[in-house]
Order: sequence, then C-alpha cells, then structure tokens
Amino acid sequence: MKALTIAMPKGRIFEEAYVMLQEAGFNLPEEVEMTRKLMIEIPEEQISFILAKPMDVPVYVEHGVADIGIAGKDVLLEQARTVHELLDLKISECYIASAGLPNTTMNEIAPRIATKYPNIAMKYYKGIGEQVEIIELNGSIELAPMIGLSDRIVDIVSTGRTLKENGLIEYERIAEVSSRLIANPVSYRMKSERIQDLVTRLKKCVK
Ligand SMILES: Nc1ncnc2c1ncn2[C@@H]1O[C@H](COP(=O)(O)OP(=O)(O)OP(=O)(O)O)[C@@H](O)[C@H]1O
Ligand SMILES: O=P(O)(O)OC[C@H]1O[C@H](OP(=O)(O)OP(=O)(O)O)[C@H](O)[C@@H]1O
Repeated sequence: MKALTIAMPKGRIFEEAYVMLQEAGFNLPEEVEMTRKLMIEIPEEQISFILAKPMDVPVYVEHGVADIGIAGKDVLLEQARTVHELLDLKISECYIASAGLPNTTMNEIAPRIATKYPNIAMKYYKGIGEQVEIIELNGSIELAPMIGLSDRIVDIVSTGRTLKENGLIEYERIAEVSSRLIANPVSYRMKSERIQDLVTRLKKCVK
C-alpha cells in the first residue's frame, strides 16, 4: 500500500473530515488528542495528516508535499492553484457575501471593501462594474464598517450571527462554499489506485 499524506486545516474542517474518514472505514483512533503536534501519523493506514492554516492547504498540495488536501471552496476560489478538485465533501458549508451597515450606499469614489479574500472581492466588484479599493485583513472583518474602515465587507457567512451581533446586514450572496478534496496532479497519477479508493469510500459518506 502506497503512503498518503493529507493536508487539512486544524479547526472545524479537520473535526468534520476526520469523522468522515472514520465513517468511510479508515482505522483511525476514536479521538485525536489535540496537541501542538502538526503532523499526525496513522501507520496502520499508511496515512499522515499535515495540520495547516486553511489558506496554506492548497500550497502544500500544489508543491506535492501533501498528496491530498481538504480545503474550503473559498480558499480554492481565492488562490486558483494547480490542483485537481476531486470531490465536494459538503462539510463546513457556508457562503461568501458582501455586507455592510444597513441603509448605506457605497462611497461613489473608490468605495472601500475590507476582506480576507481580495481576489474574490475584486472579481465580484469588477463583474458588477464597481471600481473599489480593497483593504486586506486577516480576521474579525466585521469590525471594518463599524469603525469606519470600509463601506462594505466580503466575508464568510454561516449562521449570520456574526453579522447580526455587529449590526451589519447582508447585501449580496457571492459564492457557495463547502470543503473539497483536492489532489496534487502528479500524486493523482502515481498513486491513482490509493486516491481513487479514498474518493470512492468518501463519496459514499457525503450527506
Ligand atoms: N462560520 C463558518 N461556518 C462554516 N464553515 C466556515 C465558517 N468559517 C469558515 N468556514 C470554512 O472553514 C474554513 C476554515 O475556516 P476556520 O474558521 O476554521 O479558519 P480561519 O479562522 O479562517 O483560520 P485561521 O484563524 O486558522 O487562519 C474556511 O476556509 C471556510 O471554508
Ligand atoms: O455567520 P456566522 O455563523 O456568524 O459565521 C461567520 C463567521 O465565521 C468566520 O469567522 P471565524 O470564526 O473563522 O473567525 P475569523 O474572524 O478569525 O475569520 C467568518 O469569518 C465570519 O466572521
């Protein structure tokens, strides 16, 4: 059996994907003890997990240090990396939307958009014919309109709770997001049997 290295984000995606892999019949410990270790080896299954920042998962996969990865569609849309998207796992579902303070229009000259997704935001506003200035932030995006840093934000919405609790409303839904199984193109050829088996087994567990 050929060894597989799988890169995954540490947080919510790992938790959901790990359960899915167990449901798919992989012999993984009942619970992973969350330590500071950034690599988890499962010798019985010849699998190693690399625990990464969400935005870094496609980087590991594109460079081939991970054969497989699990990444949010948001990250894949933002980065356009050379990886194969194999399967929609339908976990960590949410969407990307534009939002802002209620009853406000955007500044007519170069409205400012705060976001963690500069490429997605730029493409969206270009598509609707708005010339905007992007302000790139790394988190707590919902703060920006409240404190006068931006006219709008482009960010992830799931329950809508963060928008609501920060006095913002959604203006437009931009893209649907869920986690995808991705593969390095060379690994996909060299380890095709192993990867195909993983896809077939996971497919049966998609809800
Ligand atoms: N509120 C949410 N509900 C469901 N899925 C989400 C939500 N927020 C983000 N996601 C999805 O989960 C992925 C990882 O997000 P997560 O919140 O775990 O990390 P992060 O806070 O962006 O990362 P970090 O703080 O480590 O840089 C995102 O790329 C997206 O696909
Ligand atoms: O609609 P909701 O259910 O409230 O979820 C949306 C929030 O979840 C994500 O933030 P996260 O918790 O990852 O924190 P972040 O600000 O560090 O990105 C996202 O950036 C939103 O802020």
